[in-house]
Amino acid sequence: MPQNNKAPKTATLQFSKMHGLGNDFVVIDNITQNAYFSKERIQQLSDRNFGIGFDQMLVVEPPYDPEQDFHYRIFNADGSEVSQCGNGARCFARFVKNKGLINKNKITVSTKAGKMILYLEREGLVTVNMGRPNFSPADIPFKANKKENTYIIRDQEQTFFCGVVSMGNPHCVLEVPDIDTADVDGIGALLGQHERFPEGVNVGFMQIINRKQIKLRVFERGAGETLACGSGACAAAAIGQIQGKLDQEVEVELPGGKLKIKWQGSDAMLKMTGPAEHVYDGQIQL
Ligand SMILES: N[C@H](CCC[C@H](N)C(=O)O)C(=O)O
Repeated sequence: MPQNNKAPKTATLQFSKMHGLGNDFVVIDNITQNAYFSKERIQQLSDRNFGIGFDQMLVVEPPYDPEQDFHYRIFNADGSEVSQCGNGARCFARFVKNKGLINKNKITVSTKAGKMILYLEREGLVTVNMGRPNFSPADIPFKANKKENTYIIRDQEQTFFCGVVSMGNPHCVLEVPDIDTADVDGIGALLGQHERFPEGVNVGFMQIINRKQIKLRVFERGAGETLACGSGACAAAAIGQIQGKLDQEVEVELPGGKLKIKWQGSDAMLKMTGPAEHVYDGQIQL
């Protein structure tokens, strides 16, 4: 994590604990503070017994590009830095407004995945323009001879039928008859490190209720099963749509709550709307 050398080095670090439908975050203002975390330190802090406990750490920085209001970085509980976090984007937007780092309701931000536009709305909701779903295997990355709506992925003795897409991070989604009995930990761990996903993958388990409603559980890369996965909800809605099973507006019910996804297909931008909650402020001894 590059040093933000403008702000003075801090001995204690202020943070906010936040969540999007139970997918929880430590959010750090690295504009007025100046913190550096090693991979090992992030792992310690994410531990729910020996640390603060979180699924991801979000680090807010000054914009890398003058066109944007901010840049923010995303670190999974295992310390890996990643490019996208849908629930995190909503909490980021709430955080910068709550902290007075911005006074607009339309916020532009860049991450490793690229640029996003976030909209703070009524009743505490946030809408995120998540960009275009990218089905190109090379961009995911995913080893495949050609682009398919459904891939066959084989393990030693099991065969899986999956959709694969990038929302700025890689997602593999399989349809299951009953979300409550799906082997999320077993299959999630197996597919999550399958050799066809050279950078790993977030694994979604989708139960289709009807063309406008699904239930979803996600075994996240670098965090395990979370109560919600925003980019995973976007991935499931997009895959369900190209497979001809879902409409353009889908309500995604995750264990932690519901998100609304809208995507008009092909080259259109995909939009996700949901809540972002602040829980408490704390400080870390550096
Ligand atoms: N585990 C994900 C990052 C967090 C995604 C999730 N928390 C979300 O809300 O999109 C990955 O390694 O790509």
